[in-house]
Amino acid sequence: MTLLSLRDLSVSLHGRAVLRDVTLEIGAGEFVGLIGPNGAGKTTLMRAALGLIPAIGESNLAQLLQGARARRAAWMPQAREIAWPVSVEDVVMLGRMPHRDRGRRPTAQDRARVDEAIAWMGLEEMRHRGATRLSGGEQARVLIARALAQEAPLLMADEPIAGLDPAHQIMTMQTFAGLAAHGRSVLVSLHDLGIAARHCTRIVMLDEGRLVADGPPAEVLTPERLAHVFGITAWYRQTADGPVYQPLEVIR
Ligand SMILES: Nc1ncnc2c1ncn2[C@@H]1O[C@H](COP(=O)(O)OP(=O)(O)OP(=O)(O)O)[C@@H](O)[C@H]1O
Repeated sequence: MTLLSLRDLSVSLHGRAVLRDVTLEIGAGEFVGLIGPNGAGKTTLMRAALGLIPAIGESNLAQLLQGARARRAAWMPQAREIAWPVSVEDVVMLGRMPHRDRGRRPTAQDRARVDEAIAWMGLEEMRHRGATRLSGGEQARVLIARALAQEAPLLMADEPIAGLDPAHQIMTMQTFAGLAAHGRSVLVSLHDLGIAARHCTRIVMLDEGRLVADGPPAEVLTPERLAHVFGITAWYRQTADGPVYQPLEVIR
């Protein structure tokens, strides 16, 4: 089943083409890492796919009404400061809004999904704390939990592991991989090529608004592309513990 379908999606901002003719399909069970240098168009691609900014071309999600779209796709934007002085648990419960009737109390299922998301993100001990009083990384984990509680078939997250400590980066990527293994799909932008190679089933690479590579990590992250698109060299080995990538030098 196709969960995200983009056809010739293009975006111009202030007269500049920042996304150019991107065609992309993501099916059930895929964990897709969206990579590219700063300014390559990753955020723009995801926002345009969701219909949050005007675009030319087609996106299956952009065509949906807001409520239907929220049941199809959960979205975690890059900005992760929580401004509402409510508890962690209440922020995560916001993820259940697309499933709840207005003004009705949360159901047992709503509570179960919130508990599950809180456990996935290791937030049990802080679930009753004020969300504004958490560290930046803790707030990011709360917002990931909110997106997980939404229980949408597709999860899209913009740099969800930026600012998380190594254990929580791994935990988050493993949670996303687990969702994909159970038939949901995940699209995340990220800058850590090693983590992308290790956890994602597929990598989509953008450069200057264009999709320049799409496939399994080892096929996309070639020395030529890393040099041409990112301007770096990297060390790569397939090990008994899985693929290991380590960026090494900037090519001048
Ligand atoms: N509101 C805007 N007006 C004009 N140009 C913009 C605007 N927002 C983004 N851009 C430009 O669009 C291009 C793509 O930006 P985008 O945020 O999609 O990149 P990105 O790949 O997510 O980058 P990063 O890795 O730095 O988050 C950049 O060149 C950026 O400067």
